Amino acid sequence: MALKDKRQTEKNHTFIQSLAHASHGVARMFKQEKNMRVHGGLAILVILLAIVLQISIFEWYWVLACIGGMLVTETFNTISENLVDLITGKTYSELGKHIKDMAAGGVLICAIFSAMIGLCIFIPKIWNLIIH
Ligand SMILES: Nc1ncnc2c1ncn2[C@@H]1O[C@H](COP(=O)(O)OP(=O)(O)OP(=O)(O)O)[C@@H](O)[C@H]1O
Repeated sequence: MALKDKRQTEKNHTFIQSLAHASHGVARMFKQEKNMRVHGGLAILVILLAIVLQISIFEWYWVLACIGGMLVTETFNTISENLVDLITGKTYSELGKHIKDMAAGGVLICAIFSAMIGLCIFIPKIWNLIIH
């Protein structure tokens, strides 16, 4: 069965088993990573704001793409951190530092572009609400 054998090292046998392990990975990330919980919380706030401001279907595409981009880049950041810790055993490594810093940089780049897209979508609508 999916997660019963916690010491499984062979390939998953069924799609359900793959899905169960993937879901476990997502749950683990939210439990382990504070930043992932922050991104999740911000995603919920943005979705609520989008509903309240009744953004267009085209704008929803961009908002959902940004949310997905943020969660995926944070996922790869977490994977990089875990891999570096696994390999270095938490001893200092110049290459380990570069890998962790670059992975975090990827999240930062995605966050900057997501924020710019968010501002382009939401600021005009909020401005309209203020002046009308
Ligand atoms: N083994 C290591 N060797 C060298 N530098 C390291 C090592 N582990 C961590 N660092 C440095 O410490 C920083 C913080 O590492 P840590 O694994 O705690 O990430 P974090 O605080 O979870 O990062 P983020 O805020 O991106 O989630 C890294 O960005 C890196 O500069």
